[in-house]
Amino acid sequence: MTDTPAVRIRGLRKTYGDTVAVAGLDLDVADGEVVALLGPNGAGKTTTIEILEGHRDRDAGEVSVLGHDPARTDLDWRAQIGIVTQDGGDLLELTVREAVGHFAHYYPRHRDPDQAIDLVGLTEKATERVRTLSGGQRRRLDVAIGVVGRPRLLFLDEPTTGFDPQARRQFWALIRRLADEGCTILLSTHYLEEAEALADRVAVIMGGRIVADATPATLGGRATARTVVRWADGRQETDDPAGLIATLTRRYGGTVPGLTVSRPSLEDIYLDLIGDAS
Ligand SMILES: Nc1ncnc2c1ncn2[C@@H]1O[C@H](COP(=O)(O)OP(=O)(O)OP(=O)(O)O)[C@@H](O)[C@H]1O
Repeated sequence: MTDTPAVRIRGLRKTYGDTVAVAGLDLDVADGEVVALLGPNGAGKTTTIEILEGHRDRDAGEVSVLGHDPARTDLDWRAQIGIVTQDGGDLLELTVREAVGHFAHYYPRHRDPDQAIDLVGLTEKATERVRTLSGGQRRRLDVAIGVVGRPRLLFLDEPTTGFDPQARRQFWALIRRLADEGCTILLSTHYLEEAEALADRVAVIMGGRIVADATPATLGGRATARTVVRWADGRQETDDPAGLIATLTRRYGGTVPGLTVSRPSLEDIYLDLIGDAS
């Protein structure tokens, strides 16, 4: 790890005609950190990620990615960046192994393509043509292409859209492994459980700005939110769930019927934030 953030964004702005996609966005991603960008459709996540990747111009603001402005970079910089877009490239007539091998050769420290294919669980499809893959298998191939170069920094735009639940869990294990190897990761997702499972920090974007930025456990005051205790005949919010349960246990002379104890989920907090900000 170094003290210089892997990503530093200040006052980023981008408009498309009359549409303001990014409206003065500030964000840091520390070296080695996993950050999830959450936000409703059209919030500006993809535009922001594309600017960081050097694939889109910005109108204003300062952006530094691995110490360089992505609008003016070279092959050395690009070799340290892994990219998984929402829409994979046009590789339809290649086999899976050829497609991954093709991208591997852009990267000096690349993995064995077969290892990258194995990491995403596509080994059985290695000799099949890309056009024969299902939608979820295409996404897995996109991820294999994103990680084959052993990137220092990986951008993942909605990486698990279309994955079945088992594939999503395998992908999470892969991301944790890459993070353990020191890879910095910025991902966008609409799956709250994905953000909770993977991210050191979540940043919520709305209307092209960050409206909240915290760990999944503390976002929107989650850590201090009151606990809700429900039982067969009642419901109460409390700061002292143990005391309330002890009282109820005495009242019922033993087991409390229908007892549940819950804290707000990340989704509850996210929906509150989005509701408050709109
Ligand atoms: N190439 C483009 N031309 C014109 N408008 C665009 C273009 N790309 C994005 N926009 C607009 O900019 C805004 C932000 O879009 P963006 O794709 O960055 O959002 P997002 O947060 O990634 O959304 P989603 O969750 O749906 O992928 C939207 O209003 C969108 O319609």
